[in-house]
Amino acid sequence: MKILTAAQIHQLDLYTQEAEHITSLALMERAAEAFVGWFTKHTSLQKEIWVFCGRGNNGGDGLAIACLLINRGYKVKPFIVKSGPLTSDCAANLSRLEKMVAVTSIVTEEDLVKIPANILIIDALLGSGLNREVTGVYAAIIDKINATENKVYAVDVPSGLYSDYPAKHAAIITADHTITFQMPKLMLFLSDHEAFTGAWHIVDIGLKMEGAADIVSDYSYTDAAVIHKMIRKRPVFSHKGTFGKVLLIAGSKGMMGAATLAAKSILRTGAGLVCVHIPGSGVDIVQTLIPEAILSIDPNKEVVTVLPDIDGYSAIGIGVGLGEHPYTADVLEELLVSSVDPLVIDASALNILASNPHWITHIPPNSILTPHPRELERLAGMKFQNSWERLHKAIEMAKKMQVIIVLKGAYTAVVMPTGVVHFNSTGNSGLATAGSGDVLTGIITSFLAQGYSPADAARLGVFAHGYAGDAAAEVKSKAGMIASDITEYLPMFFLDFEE
Ligand SMILES: NC(=O)C1=CN([C@@H]2O[C@H](COP(=O)(O)OP(=O)(O)OC[C@H]3O[C@@H](n4cnc5c(N)ncnc54)[C@H](O)[C@@H]3O)[C@@H](O)[C@H]2O)[C@@H](O)CC1
Ligand SMILES: Nc1ncnc2c1ncn2[C@@H]1O[C@H](COP(=O)(O)OP(=O)(O)O)[C@@H](O)[C@H]1O
Ligand SMILES: [K+]
Repeated sequence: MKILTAAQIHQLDLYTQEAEHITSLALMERAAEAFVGWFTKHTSLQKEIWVFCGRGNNGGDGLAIACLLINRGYKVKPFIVKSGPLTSDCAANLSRLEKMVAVTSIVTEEDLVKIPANILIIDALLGSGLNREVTGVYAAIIDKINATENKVYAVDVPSGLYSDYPAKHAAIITADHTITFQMPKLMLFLSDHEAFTGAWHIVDIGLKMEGAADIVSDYSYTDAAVIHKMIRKRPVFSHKGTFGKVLLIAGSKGMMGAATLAAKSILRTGAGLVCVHIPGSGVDIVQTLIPEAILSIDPNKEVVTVLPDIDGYSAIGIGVGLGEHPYTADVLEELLVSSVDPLVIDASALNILASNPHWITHIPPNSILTPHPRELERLAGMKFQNSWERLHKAIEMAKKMQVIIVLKGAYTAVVMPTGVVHFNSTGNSGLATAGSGDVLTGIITSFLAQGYSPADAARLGVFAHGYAGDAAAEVKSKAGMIASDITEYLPMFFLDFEE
């Protein structure tokens, strides 16, 4: 799904109105119904609901929401900011609501009343139309709402937060939930914004998505529909050669677990065969834990010192648990220089690269690098002030290096050499556990070996990793799940997505 800017969504709005011969007021009603559908499923009738509405269409949504909630028996107290004129749809919904209940006007800060405890708050002050710093009466209301302990539900976006770029001012609603219309907005993917958005949820308001076909966006959201289209059938007349042969160069004394996690994940995601090149002391561990893997044994017991023969493999992954011994660094350099096909490069291999930036030119084009934020900082040779700067540095690096950067974290960003970014839709905080990244490296390398393009292998891999993590969390809990659980639950992904 494309991620559109506020202006592009407005364009899609107009397209929908024209295509369906409906008014903007009718579309507003649909948005209100979608919000209320979510809201009534997740809250109780018991508490009074205070709805704060601005002068624009976000406020119009709020007023329409208030009408719908009253009709469903909720106790609702609506407020409208009247520091200037209202948009026509906002005004239309205000006169409708005023026939049902008293609506308190807020013209200046003096009109603000004390907000009690133990109510629910719906924030419909400002939406995607935000175009300047929030000050005056809007800022005063936002501060007052934020100062209470009440649960806050933001309509479309938390008021004061720009949809498409980071806010610089202070007056922003800190919502517990953001119920966003039709598609996620770019700002929902930035970790610094979690304090404002809380948990976010997409509700369908029936915009006609074919109207977005010609709209260009550098950002997209990898959801289940995208994956269904991407995943390929396993042919009936197949053999293990059909599904690729992976070489994994991994492990060092004390970190053999990383090699086993990645190797097992390679097999659990459908690759035909995996050969793991490990230091000598890891043989018993890896062979016992994964009898299905073939071993290539390094002459050194503790670290990898020799590059095995790389001919005949469909994909090569390097880095998990490797350590950064100078001999191991030499192996990475030799691999980079001698490889033509894209590699998967993770963990220690990324840190070795960060210490030897002149090797970057040897990385085969379209290789997949999977840094977590700290590894990206090392690679970039700088500290990032915020998640916006981090994302944009990843974009700059992916373009310059002509590689795919998988910037890991919640909503992992898969950044293409073109600069296009695909945010992932699966996963949960239970994935923040030791070894989880090793599992991801295995999965991506496996898909690459099976003939998926590097771009698809990276997106599929990240999605499947998160999907397995979600399945694991349902049984083991977020806190209780460990990296090997992610591997064990990988088949759930194929059960749901394989043809
Ligand atoms: N798909 C869509 O686009 C739909 C949008 N709808 C709603 O419409 C909203 C967008 O509505 P609008 O474009 O009217 O904009 P808003 O309601 O977000 O803002 C209203 C007005 O506030 C003014 N404003 C901007 N920044 C301000 C600031 N810092 N302080 C004070 N005033 C400020 C602007 O001039 C704008 O006209 C969406 O967020 C959504 O809630 C829904 O009604 C229906 C469908
Ligand atoms: N809060 C989170 N929500 C969703 N996924 C997360 C979260 N935190 C981490 N992850 C995922 O877990 C994995 C962690 O990888 P990494 O940091 O390399 O771990 P390790 O080095 O321990 O293997 C990544 O795929 C990342 O996207
Ligand atoms: K809002």
